[in-house]
Amino acid sequence: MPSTLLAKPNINNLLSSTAMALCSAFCPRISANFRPKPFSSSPSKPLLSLSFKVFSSQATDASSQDKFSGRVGFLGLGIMGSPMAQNLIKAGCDVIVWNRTKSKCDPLISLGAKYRSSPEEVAANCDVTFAMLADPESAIDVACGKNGAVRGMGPGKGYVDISTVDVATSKLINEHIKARGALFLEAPVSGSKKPAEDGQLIFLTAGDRSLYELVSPLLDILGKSRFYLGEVGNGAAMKLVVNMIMGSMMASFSEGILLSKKVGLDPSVLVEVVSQGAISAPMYSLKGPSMVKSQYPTAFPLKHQQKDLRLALGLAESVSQSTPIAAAANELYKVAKSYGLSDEDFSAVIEALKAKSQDTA
Ligand SMILES: NC(=O)C1=CN([C@@H]2O[C@H](COP(=O)(O)OP(=O)(O)OC[C@H]3O[C@@H](n4cnc5c(N)ncnc54)[C@H](OP(=O)(O)O)[C@@H]3O)[C@@H](O)[C@H]2O)C=CC1
Ligand SMILES: O=CCCC(=O)O
Repeated sequence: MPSTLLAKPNINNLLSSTAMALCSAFCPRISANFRPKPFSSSPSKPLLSLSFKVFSSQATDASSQDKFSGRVGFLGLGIMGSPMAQNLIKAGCDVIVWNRTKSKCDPLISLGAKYRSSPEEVAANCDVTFAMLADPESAIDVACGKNGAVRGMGPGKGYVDISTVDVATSKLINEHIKARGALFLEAPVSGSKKPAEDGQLIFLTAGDRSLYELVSPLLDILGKSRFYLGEVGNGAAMKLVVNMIMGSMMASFSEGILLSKKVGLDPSVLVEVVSQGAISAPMYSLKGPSMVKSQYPTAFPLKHQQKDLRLALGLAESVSQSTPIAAAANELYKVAKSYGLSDEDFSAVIEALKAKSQDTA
């Protein structure tokens, strides 16, 4: 059943009557209690820029108004997991954390989180446990391995996997969680380090609807919107399709920057031109200026983008869908990894093209 979009109030923001009137005019499905974020204008920016929390909802979904009162576990405190766990703590949740590298737990413990020494112990002591892990292998290991979260699960508990994994991995973890009588939700996110810090992620959820409704207040602390996509696997598939597009876009943008420079144009001007036209994308405006300066501060590690392209190509293969652009992009990210750029931001893929140009010069 297709989702309907309903906006829910963002209580941190003041209602602007002007914005409200505009929204009523242009977004008739926005509910009456919608509160847009304050907007600002500057000569170089559009006059009206609205940002608000939008939730994919069905008739039964009223739970985001409720508070989640249980104890929350958080496994995996990398670039994304740390700010997400931090936002839950700051919102007043009772949080227990675990990370393979224990030192990453320390800042969260200082903020009030408790620590347990294994995923099993976290799950055993929490009502709901979130996991934000690097890849399918780590997601499976942390959930199903020795001292894994599954061993601490049982009836009345829920496991929410936010990691970007493939459909088979998500289904496997779901089966193990279900075998313990617990509930499972996959909930990969769109949005990177800054949206994670700002509680502006987009959740792509699928699995147990009752767990989705139970954790909606938590998802609303962490994100600006959430989609419930039905059966387990649909969230993973949606995430991989989105990241497949993103990886190809970044590779193409990189080619454009280098070509503009080679023909004597100023690549910074190219970035500005792109930002004003139909192919404008926040990603280009955000990353373009640093890419022109050959700087790649890591928000989304290149190794994870290549992982997502690899998994997306597997998804395409499973349904015999042709994806030649993504396949070419994947090769470029593999070259970038071979140059030692795995932990740089994925925009460093441009360096692989620079090297290729030198090879052929
Ligand atoms: N960064 C981004 O912009 C986004 C990332 N994602 C996805 O979210 C997930 C996490 O990304 P991100 O936070 O950037 O990644 P990081 O590489 O920063 O963090 C990865 C996390 O996984 C843990 N981990 C890795 N391998 C293992 C293992 N074998 N056993 C146990 N734990 C392990 C790491 O632990 P340790 O600290 O010990 O290394 C760390 O907590 C990935 O699936 C990524 O694709 C999704 C949206 C945006
Ligand atoms: O998986 C990473 C996604 C990054 C983003 O959506 O900006």
